[in-house]
Amino acid sequence: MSFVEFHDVKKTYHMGEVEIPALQGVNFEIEKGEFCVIVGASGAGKTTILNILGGMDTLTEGKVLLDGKEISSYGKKQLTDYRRYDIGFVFQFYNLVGNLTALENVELASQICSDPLDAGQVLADVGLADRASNFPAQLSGGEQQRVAIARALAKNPKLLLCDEPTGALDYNTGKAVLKLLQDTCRKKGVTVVVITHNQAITAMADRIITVKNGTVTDMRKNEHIVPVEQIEW
Ligand SMILES: Nc1ncnc2c1ncn2[C@@H]1O[C@H](COP(=O)(O)OP(=O)(O)OP(=O)(O)O)[C@@H](O)[C@H]1O
Repeated sequence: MSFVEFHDVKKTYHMGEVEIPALQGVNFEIEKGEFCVIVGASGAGKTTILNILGGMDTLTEGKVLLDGKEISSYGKKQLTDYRRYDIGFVFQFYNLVGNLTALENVELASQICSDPLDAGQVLADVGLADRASNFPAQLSGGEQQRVAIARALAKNPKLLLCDEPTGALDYNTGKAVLKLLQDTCRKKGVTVVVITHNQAITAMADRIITVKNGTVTDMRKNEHIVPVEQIEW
């Protein structure tokens, strides 16, 4: 059994009379501790996959397992607990609380879960020990994304889900954030899933899942992992 399993997952959105088949039978698995990149063009279904895996959306058909538990059978209350305790999220636009300091943003996350890590320590781990008392507006985009990553990690999640985490960052800052995510995966053993439209990023992944028109067209383990410093796009 794998850590994450998608079995023939289908998701249809209804917009009035119109049916939009966002996922049309998605199958893949991810092993514990892997750095996994899900890649595909706009509209391929990446965000839908991440939202289902993160318990933010429900599926129409199929089965999703995390760590042996069938999350696709969870009701509302169970999904709330799942999002709260098991999953860390990192978004393209950071989503920090503007009137809280960097440290307070991280503490906010640790307050809602059962087994949090020390907020100050996690902030130090992402390289921001000296910016703990700064507000988001006083930090660069890359620093804000580091705070967001620290906030997600402070929950001590089973799975770190990242939706285009470098989408709003410049080239080098984006690379540094990817490196931080990969280092976190390696050092802490956290399973990390990154979704992106950027094919180049797949070179640094342990596992590459390619999505097209709501299905997985390719899934492979990367035999030649390239350090992010050597990747260009
Ligand atoms: N809430 C929704 N209601 C209706 N249709 C939706 C909804 N969310 C997504 N879709 C549709 O489902 C399909 C897959 O969308 P999804 O956002 O998963 O793609 P994506 O690969 O993440 O794209 P992008 O890279 O542009 O974010 C698209 O056709 C999209 O328009």
